[in-house]
Parts: sequence; C-alpha cells; structure tokens
Amino acid sequence: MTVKKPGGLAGIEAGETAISTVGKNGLGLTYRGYSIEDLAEHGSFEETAYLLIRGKLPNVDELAAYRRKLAEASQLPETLQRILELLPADAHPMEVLQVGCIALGTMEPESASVGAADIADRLIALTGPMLLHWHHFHRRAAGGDGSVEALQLESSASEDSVDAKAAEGVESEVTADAPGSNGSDTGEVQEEPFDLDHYTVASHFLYLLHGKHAEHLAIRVFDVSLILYAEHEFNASTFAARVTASTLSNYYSCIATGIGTLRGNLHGGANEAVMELITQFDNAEEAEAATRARLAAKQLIMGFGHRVYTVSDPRSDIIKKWSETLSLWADDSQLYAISEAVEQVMRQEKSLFPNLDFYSATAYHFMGIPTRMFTPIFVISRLTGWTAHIMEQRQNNRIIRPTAAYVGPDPLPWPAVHERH
Ligand SMILES: CC(=O)SCCNC(=O)CCNC(=O)[C@H](O)C(C)(C)COP(=O)(O)OP(=O)(O)OC[C@H]1O[C@@H](n2cnc3c(N)ncnc32)[C@H](O)[C@@H]1OP(=O)(O)O
Ligand SMILES: O=C([O-])CC(=O)C(=O)O
Repeated sequence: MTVKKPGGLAGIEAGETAISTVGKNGLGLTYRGYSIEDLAEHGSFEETAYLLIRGKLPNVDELAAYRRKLAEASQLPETLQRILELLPADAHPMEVLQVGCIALGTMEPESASVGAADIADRLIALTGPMLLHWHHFHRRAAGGDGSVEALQLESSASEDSVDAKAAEGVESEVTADAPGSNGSDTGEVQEEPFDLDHYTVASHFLYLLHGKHAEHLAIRVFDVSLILYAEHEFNASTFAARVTASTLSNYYSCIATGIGTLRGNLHGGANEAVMELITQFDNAEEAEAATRARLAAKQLIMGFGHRVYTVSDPRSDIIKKWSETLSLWADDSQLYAISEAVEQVMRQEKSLFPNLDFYSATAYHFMGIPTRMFTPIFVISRLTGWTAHIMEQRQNNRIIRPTAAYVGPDPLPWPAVHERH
C-alpha cells in the first residue's frame, strides 16, 4: 500500500458542490446524479454539456435547439482568425487556446445580457475551430509539404502511425489553397460541405481536422471521450477556475486560468505524455522492460494513478474498450498491446491503475488526431465542468484564500545595500 505524502491539499474538503461525485462510496463518478456509465452508453456530449451547464437533461426539443445554437456559434469571427494567424506555428496549442479565449472576451464581453452559460456555448463551439484554424493556417504557410515536424505540431511517432483510414487524403486537403464552404473558417479545403443540420461538436471537430466527414465509429468514440472528460469535481483546473471566480473576475479569465492549469503533465497534459511514452516502444516486451526500468529509476509513468480514486478510474474502463475497438478498426496491432503491457507492469509493480488519460491517448491516435491536440480536446469538454463550477461558485461566493504555515527565517535586521554579500 502506498502512503500519501502530506501537502497538495490531499484529502481536504475545500468546499461543497452539487455538480458531481468522484470516487464516493457506491456513487463512483456521477454528473448531477447520472452515472458516467449511463452517460457514456446512452448520452451525447451535447446532452452532457446541457446537463452540466443548465442543471437538467434536455428534452427532444431542447436538445435540437441546443445543437442548432452550437452550430450557429461555430463560425469563427474574422478578427479572431487574423489574431490566431499571428501566433507562431510552434506556439503551444494550449497557449493558442488561452489567447483565443481572451481575444474572444475582448470582442464579445460578458455582460448583463450575455452571461456565463451563453459564453460557454460559444466557446464549446469555437474552441475546435480556433485550434484548427491556427493549425491549418500554418500547415499551408509551411509551403504545402505537410511538414509537421517543422511546425512541431505533432510528435513524429504520432505522424508515423496515424490511422490510414481516418487520415487518408488529409495532407493534400489541408495544403490546398481555396477554402471550402462552411469549413472556410479553418482555412482548409473540404471535399464536401459540412451539414450544419447534423452538427455535433465531435463530428464538426473531426470534419475540420480531416477536411471530410469522419466515420461513425470515430465520431462516436470522440463524443464518448468528450462525455468522460467533461467534469470531475475539484480537480486542479476546476479548482483554479473557482479561485479566479471567487475574486469576482470575469468568465473568460476563469476559463483562461482553467486552460493554463489543465496543461501540466500531472493533469490534462498527461494524455500527450502517454503518447510520447508508448510510441517509443516497438513491441510489448520492450514496453514491459522499459516500464520496469523507469519505475526502478523512480520515474512517473504518465496516465497512471489518481488523487481521489484508489481502486480504479471508472472512465478508463470505458475508454479502454473503445481504444481496443479502434485499434482493430485502424488495423494497428502494436500500440494497444504496448499499452496493455505497460498497464500490466503498473498493476504488478505499483498496484496503480490507468486513469482516463492513458487509453484516451491511443483512442485519439487511432482516429488520426495529432498528439498535440489531445489536451486542447480535453479543454473543449472540460469547458462544461468549469462553467458549472464557476456558476456554482458565484451563487454562493466567498473569496478562496487559505492560510500558509510559515517555514521561513526568523525576523532579520535590515542590511544596508553595501553590506550585502
Ligand atoms: C484527467 C487527469 O488529470 S488524471 C491525472 C493525470 N496525470 C497523470 O497521469 C500523471 C501521473 N500520475 C501522477 O503523477 C499522480 O498519480 C497524480 C498526480 C495523478 C496524483 O498525485 P498524488 O495524489 O499526489 O499521488 P502521490 O504522488 O501521493 O502517489 C503515491 C505514490 O504512488 C506513486 N505514483 C503515483 N502515480 C504514479 C505514476 N503515474 N507512476 C509511478 N508512480 C506513481 C508516487 O510516486 C507515490 O510513491 P511514493 O509514495 O513512493 O513517493
Ligand atoms: O480529478 C482529478 O484530480 C483529475 C481528473 O481526473 C480530472 O480532472 O478529470
């Protein structure tokens, strides 16, 4: 059994929430009372977003109206396109999203008539288009050679084994000149216009990435991943967003805080770190030996362990099954086996289980998604949880300001500047 180190607010109840339960006895993971298993099996990301932000599941008419609203909100304003184009090709995609978020806030500020829920919808619909506009703009600017390495946008390993089915034709589409209809806001060419009547956040993202309609399986798994990533109580990025909200700052600043906190490898950044790790191995045997060696050297293996869950992460079981299905679909016989080998060693050696980030990495990879988009996709989803928490914090606000135990020097005499060493 592992003994927890002190610090990090571990085990501290830092407030109340009615939004979700994480790892509570007999409750597992629930969003407003609904189990994650039911949400992932029967629900959609739009239903989940509505539930988290509006507090109830939408009925048929509400869901249709909500999808229409998101579809209409998915057109990137011209000014925002220009701003994104000014950002360097090798910028960190999470910083691109922070800039995009704050820039939108200057153009469409929060006001008495446009509140957090409406802005959340706008950001949910626009985050994918922002990321992909910047991505495609620089790929075209690179001269049409699809030089991903030069742009440092994808890990070379990810590029090598991108699913042939999903990625087929992507290079030529994204490097062509003329913009396509309705995908024009991302600057790439589409084979066929996107049908806004059938808009979902998942189908739109994959369409803008690949320049064509994705297969149903990819859309379904992407949608499930958005459901799984949507909300998780007082995780670091949500707590950070609540701290910002507690100072009475505006909604966009709370979200920018959340994005910056999610980026780190101990939190949302882990899904990219997982991909970088497992693509170093050629087969399961190599993965097993390397994992043992890393553990012996006291290194962390990303995608394992959790602050709250002690036995398993219920989201991991769900995404693992989908990752396996996608590995067969993508005809990739190596990466899933490599992942399972790492998992087996972690269970044997450390009694640690995979968290959501571990098998999400391969699921996204098998869909042909570049590694450096994994954590930005987490943002699209977590916007819903962040928003629910920002609204909850505002409803019953008191500034979040704990105290610290002082461990610094005792009072010192003031030294004149010429006396200092
Ligand atoms: C969607 C999400 O954000 S899920 C989290 C994604 N993050 C990761 O996957 C990063 C890897 N995991 C970790 O670093 C941690 O497990 C965290 C950050 C998730 C949780 O951190 P904590 O609750 O502080 O765990 P803590 O550090 O106390 O772990 C207990 C012991 O298990 C070890 N351990 C925990 N996770 C791992 C890991 N992934 N690899 C190796 N050892 C680990 C720790 O080193 C520690 O051992 P020690 O007592 O010998 O020092
Ligand atoms: O709860 C946490 O600490 C991290 C996590 O799994 C999440 O934010 O989804």
